[in-house]
Amino acid sequence: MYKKSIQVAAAAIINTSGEVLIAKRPDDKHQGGKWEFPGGKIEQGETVLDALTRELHEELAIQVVTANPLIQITYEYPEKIVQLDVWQVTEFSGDPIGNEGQSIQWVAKTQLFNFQFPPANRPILQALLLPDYYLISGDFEDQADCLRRVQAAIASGIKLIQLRTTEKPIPLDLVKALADYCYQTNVQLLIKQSNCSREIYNLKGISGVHLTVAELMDCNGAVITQYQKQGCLVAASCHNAEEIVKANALALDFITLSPIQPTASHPGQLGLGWKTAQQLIKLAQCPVYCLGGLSSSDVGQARQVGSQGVAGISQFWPS
Ligand SMILES: Nc1nc2c([nH]c(=O)n2[C@H]2C[C@H](O)[C@@H](COP(=O)(O)OP(=O)(O)OP(=O)(O)O)O2)c(=O)[nH]1
Ligand SMILES: [Mg+2]
Repeated sequence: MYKKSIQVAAAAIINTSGEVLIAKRPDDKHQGGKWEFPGGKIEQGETVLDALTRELHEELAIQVVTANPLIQITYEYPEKIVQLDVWQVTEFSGDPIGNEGQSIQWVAKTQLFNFQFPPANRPILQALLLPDYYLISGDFEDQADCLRRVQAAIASGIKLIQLRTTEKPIPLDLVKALADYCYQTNVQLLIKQSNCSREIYNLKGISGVHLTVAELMDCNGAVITQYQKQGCLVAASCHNAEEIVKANALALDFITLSPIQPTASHPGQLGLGWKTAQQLIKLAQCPVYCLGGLSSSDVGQARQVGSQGVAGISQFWPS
């Protein structure tokens, strides 16, 4: 059956306290009564930014000053397909009002999950909550050395970490020490070993699991739902369209895409390059971190191509 597809520009408007503005959709509209990020349909001849500027003026009586792409989501509702192009508006003039009679509210990012949004919006909330950098742990001598390096990374501003060890089973004492520290410092720690004991994922300070590509391709939805019900983030490593399609089907919370550039750890392997990366990121229905041969200075470029930011080991793992 043919389904209508509409293109929508929407804004996560952020104030100087870091709160996000949400608005309630009128009861009689599609997804009525749910909260949304203000915006609306892109009209013929408009750029996304034109549409965003017009919609925010119509709906909230504000003028956009600075806006940057956040995430693009395509979602299939029973009645239509919606392509949401979501931008982050960090500067605007005027005081927002519900210009069409709608309720509006400023909400702390961490409180967004307490509001009911249309189902298409889940990845948008993740994109708002996830940081620009994703640190993947590198080599270390022993537990104390690993903890010291993680502490140094956190001191330098890292907020999201993947613990990747080759030791099997993963040393529980090490995990506990890191989890404790991450909990105290409000840092999200993911474990790359889904076959480790389930009790690990109940520890305070463990935020989720990062699946290898083999685990991703092998995995079924029930496993993912179980993790997510436990409050865990589920991430995975992807390298091509097929893997991204699988990550979409499983509704993962975020993925890495690699290698963007050739790396010393995979000699002879070509990088995807930014252009191919951009196409693959568009396919993904969750935030994507670019990985492979990148440094923190690439975060601007990474966001330009629609990704969440940059992931890395060698550039980020303290010596
Ligand atoms: N603005 C907005 N729309 C969303 C969000 N999430 C989501 O699924 N949608 C869907 C609901 C609608 O099907 C579509 C937006 O279309 P709309 O009809 O509200 O657009 P509009 O503001 O131009 O409304 P109108 O002038 O046609 O009345 O996108 C969101 O966070 N913000
Ligand atoms: Mg609207």
